[in-house]
Amino acid sequence: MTNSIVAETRAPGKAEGSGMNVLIVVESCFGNTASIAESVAEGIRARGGSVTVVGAQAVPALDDVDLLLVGAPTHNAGLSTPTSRRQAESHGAVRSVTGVREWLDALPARLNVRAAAFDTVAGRSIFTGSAARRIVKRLHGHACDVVGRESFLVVSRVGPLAGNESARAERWGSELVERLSRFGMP
Ligand SMILES: Cc1cc2nc3c(=O)[nH]c(=O)nc-3n(C[C@H](O)[C@H](O)[C@H](O)COP(=O)(O)O)c2cc1C
Repeated sequence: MTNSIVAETRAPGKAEGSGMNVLIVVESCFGNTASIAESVAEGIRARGGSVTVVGAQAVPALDDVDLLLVGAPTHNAGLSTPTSRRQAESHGAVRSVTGVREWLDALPARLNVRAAAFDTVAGRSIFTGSAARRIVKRLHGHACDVVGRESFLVVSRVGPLAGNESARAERWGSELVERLSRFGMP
């Protein structure tokens, strides 16, 4: 991922009047979590939301954000660290000196925004842990209203994503917007 905005799309006509402005911040060493972010974005656009996807090195404005999504790969049962990112690099990952851990560190104390978290995991046991669980905890610490958390499976450390995970991510994005729209949000 780079510092730049990865993708920005405003849905033409805003179907069903969602009008929701969604920011997705994502960290990805091998590209799998970034791919999930794009699928989630597709699902949100399909429900009329506008989505911006940025890498975790970016410092985007959060003023007009109705829903903040934060996603990261699970490293050592939680969020990546400089050490785990170097380990990933030794397995062929792109070099990244910073990630979601540092992005969350830099947030203002009180964010007061609606938010959700996602991650990628290489397994589904009590030992694999979840970066998203850590993200949720951190977002609660910033007074966010956390409305969802989801994990997506990769078949090995470097990927690819398992079976239907891209489609499931798209559905998750759609469902988040649908659920919030039903409650009259934003
Ligand atoms: C240093 C390191 C530690 C990892 N630890 C875990 C872990 O504790 N649990 C897990 O499910 N996956 C673990 N993985 C696998 C990652 O979940 C996998 O690399 C990631 O989901 C791929 O996403 P990405 O392509 O976005 O980096 C680890 C990977 C690395 C490189």
